Amino acid sequence: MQATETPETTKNRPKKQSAFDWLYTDIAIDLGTANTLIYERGKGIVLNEPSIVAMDAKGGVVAIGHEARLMHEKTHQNIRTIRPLRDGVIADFEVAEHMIRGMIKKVKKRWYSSTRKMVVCVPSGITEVEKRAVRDSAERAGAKEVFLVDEPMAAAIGIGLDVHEPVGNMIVDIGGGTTEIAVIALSGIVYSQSVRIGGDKLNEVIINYFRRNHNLLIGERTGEEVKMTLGSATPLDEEIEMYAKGRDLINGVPKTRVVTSRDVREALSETVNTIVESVTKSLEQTPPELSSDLLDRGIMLTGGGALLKNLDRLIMETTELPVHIAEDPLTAVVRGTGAILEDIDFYKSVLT
Ligand SMILES: Nc1ncnc2c1ncn2[C@@H]1O[C@H](COP(=O)(O)OP(=O)(O)OP(=O)(O)O)[C@@H](O)[C@H]1O
Repeated sequence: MQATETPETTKNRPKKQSAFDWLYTDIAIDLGTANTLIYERGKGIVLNEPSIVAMDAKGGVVAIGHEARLMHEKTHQNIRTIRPLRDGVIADFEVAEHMIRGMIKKVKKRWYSSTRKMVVCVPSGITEVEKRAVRDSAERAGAKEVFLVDEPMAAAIGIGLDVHEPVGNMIVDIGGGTTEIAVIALSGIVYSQSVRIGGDKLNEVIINYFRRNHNLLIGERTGEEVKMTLGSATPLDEEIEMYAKGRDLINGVPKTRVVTSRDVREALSETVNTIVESVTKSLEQTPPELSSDLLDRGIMLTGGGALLKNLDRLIMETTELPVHIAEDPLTAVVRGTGAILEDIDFYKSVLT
C-alpha cells in the first residue's frame, strides 16, 4: 500500500543520526486482534492488513495478511489459517512471530536493512507476562530496541489530543478483541478498564443468531459483513435488510436467508449494552475534577467498533455526555504509535 502522510511525518522528518541510518528502519506497530498496521518513521502508515497467517501441514508460512484472509474458512487439510491474537493478546507466539516478521518483510526498504526501533502498543489491561510475550516476539522478529505503549494512550495521541495537559480525556477504543476504556491526563492513565469484548464477539453473536433462528450456519466473514452492513445500537432512520448465505443445518445444503437490521440489532443488544455499561462504570470511577472535564470534552470513540451504527448515539443517550467518533477510527492507534516513534523523547513519559 502507499504510505499515508500524517502531520507527524511532515512536521518531524527524521534527522539523519549516522552515516548508516539508511540501513535501518524504525517502525511503530499496532498489533491488533483483527488488523495489524505498521507505521514507518518518516513515511507514515505503510501496511494495514488482517492479523491472519495461513500455514501448511509442515508449519511453513503460506500467506500472511490479506492473502491469508481470502483463504480463511476455505482451506483444506493441508492448509490452516490462524489468527495469532485473541482478546487483544498473543495467543499463539510462534505464529505471531511469523506474522510480525512477514509483515515487516513486506515493508522493508531493502532486503538487507534491519529494524532498529519498534514501538508496539498493547492493551492497557494486560499482565506483565503478556507484555513480556509481546516484547519477546518483537525482538525475535528482529527489533533491536522495543518500546511498549498502552493502546488508549496511543489512540489519544493519534487523534491529536494533548496528553500532557492537566485535563481529563476519555477514550473508548473498541477493537476486534477488546474494548479499552481509559481516562488520560498529565501523560498518564488515571483510570482504565479493558473488557475482553469487541467486534469478534459481535460477529459470534450474529453467527449464533442465524443458527438459532434460521437453522443456518454462516461463516465468520459473513457474520462480520452482516454486522458492518446492518448492525446498529439504536433504531435506524430507515431499517435495511440483506441476504446472507450459509449452510442449512437441517438438510446440509447451501441456503440464502433475508435478515433485517432490526433482527441484527436485537441479537447484538446484550453485547452492545455490556460495552455501554463498562463506559458508565468507568465514569463512576473517574475522579470528580477529571469528570467535570469530560462534561466539556465528551468521550472519544476509536477502533473499528466505533463504526457500529448509532453506537455513539446510544452512549450519548446513556451517559448524557457529548460523544465523538474519531476521524478514521481504525488507524487512530497506529497514528499515535507512529507519533511516539517520531519523537520518543517527547513521549518518554507515556511509554509503559
Ligand atoms: N463499519 C463497521 N461496523 C462495525 N464494526 C466494524 C466496522 N468496521 C470495522 N469494524 C470492526 O472493527 C474491528 C476491528 O477494529 P480494529 O482494527 O480497531 O481492532 P484491532 O486493533 O485489530 O483489535 P484489538 O484492539 O482488540 O486488538 C473488527 O471486529 C471489525 O469487524
